[in-house]
Amino acid sequence: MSKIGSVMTPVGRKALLLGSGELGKEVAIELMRYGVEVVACDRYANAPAMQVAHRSHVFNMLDGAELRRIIELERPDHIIPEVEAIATPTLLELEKEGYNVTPTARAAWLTMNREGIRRLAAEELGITTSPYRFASTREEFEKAIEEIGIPCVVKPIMSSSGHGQSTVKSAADIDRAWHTSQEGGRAGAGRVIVEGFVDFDYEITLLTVRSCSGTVYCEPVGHIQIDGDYRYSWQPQPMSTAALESAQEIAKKVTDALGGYGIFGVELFIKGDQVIFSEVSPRPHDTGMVTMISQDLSEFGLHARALLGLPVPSIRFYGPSASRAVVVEGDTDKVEFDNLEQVLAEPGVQIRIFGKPEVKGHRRMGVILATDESVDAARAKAERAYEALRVNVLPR
Ligand SMILES: Nc1ncnc2c1ncn2[C@@H]1O[C@H](COP(=O)(O)OP(=O)(O)OP(=O)(O)O)[C@@H](O)[C@H]1O
Ligand SMILES: NCC(=O)N[C@@H]1O[C@H](COP(=O)([O-])[O-])[C@@H](O)[C@H]1O
Ligand SMILES: [Mg+2]
Repeated sequence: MSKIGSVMTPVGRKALLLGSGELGKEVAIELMRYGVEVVACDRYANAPAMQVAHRSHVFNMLDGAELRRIIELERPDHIIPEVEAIATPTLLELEKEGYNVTPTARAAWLTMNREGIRRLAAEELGITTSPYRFASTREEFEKAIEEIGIPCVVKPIMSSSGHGQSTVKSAADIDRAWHTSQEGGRAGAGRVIVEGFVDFDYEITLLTVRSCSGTVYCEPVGHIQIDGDYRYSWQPQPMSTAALESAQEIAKKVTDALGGYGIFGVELFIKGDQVIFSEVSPRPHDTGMVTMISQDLSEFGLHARALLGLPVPSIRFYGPSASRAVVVEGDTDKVEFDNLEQVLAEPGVQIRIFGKPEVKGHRRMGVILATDESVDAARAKAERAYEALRVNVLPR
């Protein structure tokens, strides 16, 4: 896999993105830098990656028959899952038939469902996680809470970005947590995981790249989540040597078990020198958007290079950096990002506007990036830029 032919010819390479959000948009741009043909797919039209791709398809990616039809129509050299909500059993079949799924179909299948990745990490690989139980009915749910104890965190087994997630802090929260989990999951009502609440000092994403040159790690990304959704991230998160070594060891074990080439976002909780595995994305991670300003190759550039079968011998880190998610609330198809003159007034600040067509409720629509002499200074600078931003939500 170490040659790339002319784009849109029989010798060229074609990549098909399953999911076309902000993360896929950057992957598409990076792939195009190698002269790769990019086909973007998602459940809605004009998704961010579609706006920079050669072609796009709008369909329900959870529908296995539709997924197969599009893949057989396009016959891509690389199938690149960008979200979890995909008919991953179909990817397993297609991989057997000779298609190439990034990083592997099994990785996409196992991480689509919290039960798959949790049982692999905790029960097969013996990695420390929060205590957990799974429950499919209200009765099982109450039993699970009794066994795990309060406080605990409840999540649909199929969800991301905090959808359907809540923390049970007292018995009074149990009923609401069940209903939230049944309404917020991506595949509708169903099975949940009940996890013991981890009282961590801080949490990180350890971006881990598997390529033909082996495994390399980015500097650890620290982050803060609100309602299970990321708002702030920075790099490098200061860590003890013992905690960093343990984090890399866990990341190596998990990513080796998933296999294939690409970037992985290994989510870890840190308490003192102890590292607790939470989950892993076999794809770029939202908290890793900070690498667009902090590294020579961002997490998207690394993903593209690794999945194309090219070497990633090392990663050059430029210095302390931070990101601040721009989450917009309202019901609109017209958002103005205003006062950009002030947002970008200081040196070392960038903004990415994703180009999502609408907001219903709340939605991450952009990100502010900043670099400075220290992590604290970079975070403060990103926050100043964010405070300067005016978001005008216009009526439909
Ligand atoms: N067991 C736990 N104890 C304490 N905090 C937790 C626990 N599980 C999750 N959290 C908090 O909620 C956040 C989101 O959890 P998780 O990553 O499992 O959800 P998600 O929906 O998969 O989010 P994403 O798709 O953004 O990764 C975590 O980053 C952490 O801040
Ligand atoms: N935590 C996962 C994550 O951040 N995924 C990113 O968000 C998009 C969906 O956004 P939307 O919900 O606004 O359509 C996904 O397509 C991906 O880029
Ligand atoms: Mg997560």
